Amino acid sequence: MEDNQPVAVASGDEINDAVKERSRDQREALSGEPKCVICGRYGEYICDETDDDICSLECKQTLLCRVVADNTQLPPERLPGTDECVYVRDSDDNSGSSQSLSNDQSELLRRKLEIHVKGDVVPGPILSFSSCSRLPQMLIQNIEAAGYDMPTPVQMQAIPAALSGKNLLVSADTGSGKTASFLVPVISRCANFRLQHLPNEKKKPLAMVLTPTRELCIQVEDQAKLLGKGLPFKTALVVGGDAMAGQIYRIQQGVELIVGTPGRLIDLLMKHDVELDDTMIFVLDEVDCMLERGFRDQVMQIFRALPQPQILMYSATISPEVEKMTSSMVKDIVHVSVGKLNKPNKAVKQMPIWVESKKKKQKLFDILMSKQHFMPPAIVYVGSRVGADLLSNAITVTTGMKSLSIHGEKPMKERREVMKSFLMGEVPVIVATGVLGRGVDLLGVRQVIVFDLPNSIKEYVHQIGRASRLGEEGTAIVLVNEENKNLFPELVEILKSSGAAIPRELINSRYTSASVSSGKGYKKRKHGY
Ligand SMILES: Nc1ncnc2c1ncn2[C@@H]1O[C@H](COP(=O)(O)OP(=O)(O)OP(=O)(O)O)[C@@H](O)[C@H]1O
Repeated sequence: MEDNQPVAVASGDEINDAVKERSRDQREALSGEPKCVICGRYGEYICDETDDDICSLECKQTLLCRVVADNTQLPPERLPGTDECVYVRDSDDNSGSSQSLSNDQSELLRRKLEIHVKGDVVPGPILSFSSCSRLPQMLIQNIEAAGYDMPTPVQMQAIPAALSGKNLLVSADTGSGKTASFLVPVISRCANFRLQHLPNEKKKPLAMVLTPTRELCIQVEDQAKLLGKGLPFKTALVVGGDAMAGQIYRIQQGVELIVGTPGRLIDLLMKHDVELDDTMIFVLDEVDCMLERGFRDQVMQIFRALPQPQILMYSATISPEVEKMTSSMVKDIVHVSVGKLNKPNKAVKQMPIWVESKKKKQKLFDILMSKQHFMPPAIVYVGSRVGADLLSNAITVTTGMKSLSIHGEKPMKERREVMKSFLMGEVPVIVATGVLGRGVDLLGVRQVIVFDLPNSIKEYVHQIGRASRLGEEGTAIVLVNEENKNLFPELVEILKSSGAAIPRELINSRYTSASVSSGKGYKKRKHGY
């Protein structure tokens, strides 16, 4: 995935490490960045006394004056006391699950929801967030406020298992709620740890989440903030393209969670002294991608800098090789999988269309101009950065519709702006490379058009997964021709198992039949499906 390669960008801001004195010295906040609660500029710092984002010493002063003027009685550490905030069930087991289900009931529930578990002494699934012991009450309130009435199947099993301290390798469909299934235990363990320790102890990071792209990191950090609101739980985003000075300052002020891409994190750890000896949870989101060449060495370097943390690994696609690699990283891994491994989300209707390369653009324009077929907002996946820019321009010129591109070569500010206008509904179609292919929750998107098939079927599974979140129906139109011949056998297999209509050219291709009949892991099947 060329666009997901780690980036180490040094911007001008990083050279200037001095804390900003005045509000006017601070820059404007970019979309998605924290804002100063006083003046609205970039909230580069956190006010220790109030936990608010502030841009400079000047605004900190104003903030503290206001607090005093309001006669607000702030305790030294504005955190609720342990008994106000943490509800611990009477239970002397350490499973994290309420134990309200018997073993038989747990087994029945797992069978019904296709939850598969491999490993020793794994707590049973939970039926509600509140039945899960050890979750701080405030966290349960935040979960409810986010509209999560019930845990999804992956959350039912992964949350109690993670809370019991197990190392996990979790696989579940795209859009099935995997993010909260690691954030809930991370937030719970971090908040409970802080509440049990003296407030004046130095706050070193307690957890770390690594993801392959900046967009995914931003999203994971946003969700972590939402779920951790009101708890002793602060986050730092460590991604390329943003000033490192702000990132390191935030960490030094004391955060519980670091969310980052491996490249920038290594860069930061090499240049600055970040104490990681309290880090007790290490999460690898999109683990199969994180253990591919290009990321693996950096991930391992970071992992080795940590003091034997609990490790939680997630993806919608996990191969036997990845399983093997994870087993060599840590012992005693519990495997949790929901549904069928490595298959696309059933809620996405796949529509493959055979079209020769030189006619692909026209076919795309036809789709985008068809009232029947175009379902905005839609995302078009292409194979290269240049291709993304050219195609988005061509869409605008030919269809008259606003279209923007997003890829790894664009500056972070522009990437944030493109995402914002897309998610706000100002742009009906964006053209993206693999940088938006994994993990990103593009709420509202119900259509994906795969203009260039990616290099592997697992990336395809992730890309079309953007068309459906949490079981809502979506469509994926896939343009395919002889150039994608190396993927034919697996693609046909996937399309067949999803019940999609398969173009005759694809099924009759000698590349499909050759592999099928050579018995390379594929069953011989009838043509003309
Ligand atoms: N229990 C829940 N109830 C309602 N909505 C939920 C629940 N859990 C998660 N969601 C929402 O479901 C959507 C998909 O979740 P998420 O992005 O975590 O999926 P994912 O499994 O990580 O997908 P991907 O593999 O594509 O990264 C998000 O919008 C999230 O806010």
